Amino acid sequence: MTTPNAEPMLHRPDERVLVTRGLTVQFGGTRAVSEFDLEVRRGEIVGLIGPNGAGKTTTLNACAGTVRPAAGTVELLGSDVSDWTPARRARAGLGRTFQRFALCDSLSVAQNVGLATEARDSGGRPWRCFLAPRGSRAEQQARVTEALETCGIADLAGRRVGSLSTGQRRLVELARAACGRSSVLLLDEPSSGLDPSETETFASIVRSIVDTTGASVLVVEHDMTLVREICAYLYVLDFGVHLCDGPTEAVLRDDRVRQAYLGTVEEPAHA
Ligand SMILES: Nc1ncnc2c1ncn2[C@@H]1O[C@H](COP(=O)(O)OP(=O)(O)OP(=O)(O)O)[C@@H](O)[C@H]1O
Repeated sequence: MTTPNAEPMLHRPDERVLVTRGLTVQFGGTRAVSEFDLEVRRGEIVGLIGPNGAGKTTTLNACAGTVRPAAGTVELLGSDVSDWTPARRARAGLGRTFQRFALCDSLSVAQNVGLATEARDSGGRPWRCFLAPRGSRAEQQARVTEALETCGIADLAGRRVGSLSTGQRRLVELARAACGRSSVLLLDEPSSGLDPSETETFASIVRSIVDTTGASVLVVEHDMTLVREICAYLYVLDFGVHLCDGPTEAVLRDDRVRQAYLGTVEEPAHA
C-alpha cells in the first residue's frame, strides 16, 4: 500500500472482505487492468477512481465474475472465488449496481427488486423459484420490503420503473443490490445523472446501509463530492495500472492523481 503525502493515520478495519491480487484483465490487445492489488475491509466504503478508460468498471466486473481475468485472484469473505460464477458470488453476498441501468422498465419497483433476489436465490435455475416453499417466498418478500424501506423508496413499490426519475431509479438499483443484506456492494458510478441534492440523498442512504448492516462498499465514481462524502479510502487506477491508494483527502491532493485526471496539478473536482 502506498500512502501519499503525510496524513494522519487512518485506522482501517482488520477483516478483508474483498481482495484482488495481481488482477490482470486483457481484451485482445488492450490490457485493461494490470496486476492490481486491492482490499476492501469490513464496514468500509472504498472508492476506485481514475480517468476514463482506466479500468475501473473492468475491475468491478472481474470482482463480480462477469469478466474473466487473464491472471490474478479475487477473494470474497475469505474464499477464493476466482472460479465462481457471478450467481454464486451473488449468493455468497456480493451485490452490484451498473453504470447504465439494468432495470426492467415495464415492471414495478418491488418486482424489479424481487426478481433480483429470486435470481440470486435460484442460482441461475429459475424453476427453483416456483418450487420454493411458501415460507421462503414470504421471507423473500420481507427482504424486498426491508430493502425498499432502507433506500427510502417504499412509497414507490407499486410504481412502474419506466415512470421514475433517474434519482429514483438509482435508488431502485441500490435496493436491488442491497436486498438480502449483501455483505459487499459494488457500485458503478451511482451519481451519474443525479443532481446535487439527489447525490446527497444517495450518499446518506449508502452510509446508513453500511452503518446498519455492516456491509462494505467498493464504489467507482467520478463525482469527487460524493467520493469525499462517503469514501474513507481510495484506490487510483491510470491506464489499468495502480497509481496510488490511501486516505481520501491525501489521495485527492496527490500530484500524480491530479496529473492523471487533468494533465495538470489541479484537483480533480469533477473529472
Ligand atoms: N468488453 C470490452 N472489450 C474490449 N475492450 C474493453 C471492454 N471493456 C472495456 N474495454 C477497454 O478496457 C479499458 C478499460 O475500460 P473500463 O470501462 O474498465 O474503464 P473505466 O475506468 O471504467 O472507464 P470510464 O470511467 O469511462 O467508465 C478501456 O480501454 C476500454 O475501452
